[in-house]
Amino acid sequence: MSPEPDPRRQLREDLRRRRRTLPAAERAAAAERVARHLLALPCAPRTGHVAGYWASDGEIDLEPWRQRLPAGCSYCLPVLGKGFRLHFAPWRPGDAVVENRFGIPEPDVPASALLPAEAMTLMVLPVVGFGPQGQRLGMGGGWYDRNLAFRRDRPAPPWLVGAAFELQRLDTLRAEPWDVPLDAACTEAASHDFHSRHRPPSSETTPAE
Ligand SMILES: Nc1nc2c(c(=O)[nH]1)N(C=O)[C@@H](CNc1ccc(C(=O)N[C@@H](CCC(=O)O)C(=O)O)cc1)CN2
Ligand SMILES: Nc1ncnc2c1ncn2[C@@H]1O[C@H](COP(=O)(O)OP(=O)(O)OP(=O)(O)O)[C@@H](O)[C@H]1O
Repeated sequence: MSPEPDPRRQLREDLRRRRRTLPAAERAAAAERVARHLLALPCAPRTGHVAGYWASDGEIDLEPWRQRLPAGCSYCLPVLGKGFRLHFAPWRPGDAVVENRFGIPEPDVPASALLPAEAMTLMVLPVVGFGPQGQRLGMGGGWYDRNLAFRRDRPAPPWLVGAAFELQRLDTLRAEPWDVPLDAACTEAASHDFHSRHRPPSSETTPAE
């Protein structure tokens, strides 16, 4: 097969490698700080379905966030469907999981338990990289973009929040026509709010305490 004719391919590989090679202690500390930033978001819900992901490939671990979610929130994980459909299903530790085609565990539930992206109040998305206007570089499958296309002409919910290491923040990133921008991104260093673009760059972020 010929290589992907996409300059984003090299960028994806670089960012994924850098993410994977962070020392364990640094990754754990970052996950804690990202959790704190996620819980402090103005859009953080007290009730309803919230979607996370099962961290793989060096992604930010969302366990510290899941463990501290308000009792009224139901934590959901993505479940791959046919034809690039991305569903979501509630999951708690101990619930059955099955590995998907990418080796990522997902809830092992009947079709009747699957929820659409529209049912989520807030969704935390895995990102490979993110840009200053909320542009998101993902794994390249277009799973999230396809299933969140409705958010291009409809306001939140679901609120779309990226979880990433600060090293994944890019100064520029070309938006593709199908990209669905993030509302915010939380890193170990800051909460980046992409709805405050009118302000000068220095005040676009809430620095860590
Ligand atoms: N943790 C997590 N869950 C997720 C995603 C994600 O990025 N991270 N997804 C985000 O979309 C969806 C699944 N999509 C994915 C797309 C590609 C790969 C991946 O590892 N691709 C390999 C190639 C694998 C192959 O050829 O079969 C790679 O790029 O190296 C993983 C998940 C839903 N669940
Ligand atoms: N709304 C859509 N309808 C049809 N195809 C789409 C849509 N969104 C994305 N795609 C396709 O998905 C492919 C991958 O897109 P892209 O490289 O932006 O993925 P990504 O954002 O990195 O991945 P993901 O959304 O899974 O994290 C593109 O080739 C694009 O054609």
